[in-house]
Amino acid sequence: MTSKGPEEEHPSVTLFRQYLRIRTVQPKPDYGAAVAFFEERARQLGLGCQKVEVAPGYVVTVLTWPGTNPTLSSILLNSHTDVVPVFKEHWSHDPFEAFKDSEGYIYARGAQDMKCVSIQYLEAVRRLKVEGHRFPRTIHMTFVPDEEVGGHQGMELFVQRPEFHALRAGFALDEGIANPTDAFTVFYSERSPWWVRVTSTGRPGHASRFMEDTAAEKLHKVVSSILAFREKEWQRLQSNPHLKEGAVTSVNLTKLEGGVAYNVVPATMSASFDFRVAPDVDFKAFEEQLQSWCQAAGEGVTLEFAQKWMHPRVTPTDDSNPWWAAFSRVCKDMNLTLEPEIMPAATDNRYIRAVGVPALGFSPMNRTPVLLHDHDERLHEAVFLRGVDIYTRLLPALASVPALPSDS
Ligand code: MET
Ligand SMILES: [Zn+2]
Ligand SMILES: [Zn+2]
Repeated sequence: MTSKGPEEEHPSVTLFRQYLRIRTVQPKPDYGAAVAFFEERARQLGLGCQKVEVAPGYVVTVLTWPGTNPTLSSILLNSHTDVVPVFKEHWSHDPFEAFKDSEGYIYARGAQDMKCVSIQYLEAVRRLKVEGHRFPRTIHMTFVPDEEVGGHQGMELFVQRPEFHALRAGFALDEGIANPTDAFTVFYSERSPWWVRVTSTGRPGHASRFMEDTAAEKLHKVVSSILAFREKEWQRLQSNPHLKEGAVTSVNLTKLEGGVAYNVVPATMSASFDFRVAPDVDFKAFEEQLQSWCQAAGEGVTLEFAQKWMHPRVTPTDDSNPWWAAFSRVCKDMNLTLEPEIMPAATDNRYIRAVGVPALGFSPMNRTPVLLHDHDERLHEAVFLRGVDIYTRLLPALASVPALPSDS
């Protein structure tokens, strides 16, 4: 569908653009406005609405469409409400205006990650309700804060709450990533984020001298070891066409700190790394490897973790998993090609899977460049609307999966 005058815009697109205008941007998201938006949606759709404050000021909003068989586990449709910051000067349009160009592209922070998905869930439920459907399993939509900074005041706390257990989630959907081809990517596992700060200490002194045992030279050794490992993983990915990005471990050097003056050799310097560890890695051995790189650099080099996820899980993508069977059957019926992959980044699905709920990462955007966290993040309205169609088919199938042993 191409763009028409605003009076002819599809109401689902109008709602999407309204949500995009709410400034839930890190580091100071307007969560109050987002919660009010979802409360209003619940009122309009006649859905149950529960607010769970997992930390002061951090509310998870749960919208519920009850199923006809309360003994069955439920379907959890999760989305985060926060978005990452922007470099406004690099955008063609104000990232919080949800500008739509003459071709139908909607420009906004969150257009792909992941405000599209929140509205697609809501609009699919609205359509199905309006058509008078009921399904055996309850559908819960959770709108959570804090994902973009790690989920520590969001899903990580929510999964530990009695309110989460009371949802009795049997299966969950959360975000995926756009696919530039005709196919749709679906994620069945994730790499584990390890955020590592290496601190090097050494002899301070006058910077005109050939100082020995300096913090900088030891830090340099660690940086070299880690970047050599990065190169090795990159080559492994490049040389094997069967490997996708999420199947190897990545690392980037993201911060360098230390020093006070040009002519003073500092006693301390640090380097920060964002590792994304593949799910098949032996975590203990990998941590020992990191430690040994530090030790090999010399005395006084230590590491600390700012984030260290230790519970990777894999959701099976074969017909032994009835949720996968239902999901993939719908895609097949709709002639959608699926590309199952390991999520290279981290999403709230890691917390959901870790408490035993099978989950897939899926944002139905094909023929769309990957622009999450990028300048000019945008989504075509036709792709967005097709996504609503896809959920309108997926939800009946998932919410009608017959009773499972795990339901009792
Ligand atoms: C590692 S915390 C998660 C934040 C974000 N989703 C990322 O993958 O970087
Ligand atoms: Zn996201
Ligand atoms: Zn993101």
